Amino acid sequence: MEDGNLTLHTDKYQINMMYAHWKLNRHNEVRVFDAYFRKNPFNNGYAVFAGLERIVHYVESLRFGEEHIAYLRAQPEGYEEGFLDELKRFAFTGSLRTVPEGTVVFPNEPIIRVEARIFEAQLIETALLNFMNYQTLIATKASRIKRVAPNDTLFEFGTRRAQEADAAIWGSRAAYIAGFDGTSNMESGRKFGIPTVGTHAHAWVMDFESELAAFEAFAEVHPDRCVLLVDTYDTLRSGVPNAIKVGKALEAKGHRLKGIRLDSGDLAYLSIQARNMLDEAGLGYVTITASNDLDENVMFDLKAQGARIDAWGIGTQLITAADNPSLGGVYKLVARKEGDTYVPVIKISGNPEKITTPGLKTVYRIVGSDGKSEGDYIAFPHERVKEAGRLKLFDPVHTYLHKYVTDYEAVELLVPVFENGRLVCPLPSLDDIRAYHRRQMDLFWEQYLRKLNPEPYPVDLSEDVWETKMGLIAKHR
Ligand SMILES: Nc1ncnc2c1ncn2[C@@H]1O[C@H](COP(=O)(O)OP(=O)(O)OP(=O)(O)O)[C@@H](O)[C@H]1O
Ligand SMILES: O=P(O)(O)OC[C@H]1O[C@H](OP(=O)(O)OP(=O)(O)O)[C@H](O)[C@@H]1O
Ligand SMILES: O=C(O)c1cccnc1
Repeated sequence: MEDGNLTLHTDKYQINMMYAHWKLNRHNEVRVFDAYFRKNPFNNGYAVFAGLERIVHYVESLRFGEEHIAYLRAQPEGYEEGFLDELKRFAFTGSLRTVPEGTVVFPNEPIIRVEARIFEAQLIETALLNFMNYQTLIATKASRIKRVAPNDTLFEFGTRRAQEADAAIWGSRAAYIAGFDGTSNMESGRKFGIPTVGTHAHAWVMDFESELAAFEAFAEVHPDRCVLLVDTYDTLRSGVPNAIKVGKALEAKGHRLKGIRLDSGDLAYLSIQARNMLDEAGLGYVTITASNDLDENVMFDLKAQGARIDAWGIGTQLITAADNPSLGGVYKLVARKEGDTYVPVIKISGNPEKITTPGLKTVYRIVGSDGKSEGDYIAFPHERVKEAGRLKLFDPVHTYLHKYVTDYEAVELLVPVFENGRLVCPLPSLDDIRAYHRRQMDLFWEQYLRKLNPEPYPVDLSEDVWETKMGLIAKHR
């Protein structure tokens, strides 16, 4: 469960390339790789970057120990002892820039840039994508959910359905970044300081002679934090009336029933009826939580039906990203360092979307004087984007589509995390990440954020980057 040593959490082809680079004595040559995704998940208009904290712990703990070396020695490839000795000395000595966790990101812009010895850059590809792809996916799903219920309370309930323990724990963290309020997973709570919440299961009710006896017993033990699950037998005929009895009894003793939970049936109808019954009994403060295979689409529909739900417990659909279970983030070589210069390289494809964007680049968010983002702008570091005063933003495919921006702030998105192997940016607290994410969302017009058919947000190339790309396409064709 602890991060442990994940040095061999990589694909074998990375080790085989490392070996070949070592054999050819090119393993110390420096390369630049970009990590990015090509398509937003869930047909959403954006994604929410998450995964950096785990990436940092991973990079810091990279070491080939005795067991790893013994395992590699036993491989049929017959790796030479010199190579294994090189691995024994291995540590990450490269540089890594990333967008901060919680940043709203878009297809085809570098989210992580690695500059390192090819030996190191190649090893870390697999784990880095593994962490980035999963956590970004879940943060994005959570963000979609948050947007349909911005003022409600959102609980992550997915652990039992998650793809194993790490997914549950890091997934609940990703959901919290995107605006969830709590998790049922106690290890996530302990590890990250996320508020934890819990009601009770049907088993509690089934274990007593009657529903009322079960509610009374639970309320006795948890008089101020009690949320009663009311659907075990008959929600409106038995569950809610029994909860009301217990609520009144708690009131008489100076306590307050916190809430009820609905977990089956027509959640719109039942929540409206339950609300009326609670209100009529003078229990207007008792909240209604709903659960049962919820996602942003069902929630949107329930709201359209006038459902009276204050809090939502969301499990399977969120933690497994059930309607789009992977983010296709990739890691592509963009430059070779030769002396002091970076030589751009390209991967050509029949599919224009798969042609890589060459060179060591950075990304700016171009924010207008109204505080809203005009687009993202990929440029070489030597270009004076912040000071230019006037920028031409043009669509890299349909180049006649362009506009000029003059009154803008260019916010560089890629910030140094590791420099020459040293962690140079302290990791922010989870609550700071969450607050930063909220501010990020405010940068965008609704048209880019809407759940259905969002407008594509402009991610543009500087003229220099665009010309470099065109030049390399021409050269290789
Ligand atoms: N009013 C509603 N409009 C749209 N969807 C709803 C409404 N009420 C509930 N749902 C959703 O419909 C689905 C109902 O699933 P299902 O039929 O499996 O549940 P159920 O029979 O009510 O309960 P159980 O969990 O006991 O099987 C769930 O995803 C639930 O969130
Ligand atoms: O539905 P999810 O979004 O995954 O949320 C978590 C679910 O887990 C619990 O029950 P569980 O599914 O274990 O049993 P149940 O379906 O019989 O209620 C809880 O009552 C929710 O329904
Ligand atoms: O606390 C709850 O109600 C809960 C937690 C996890 C899964 N289902 C329900």
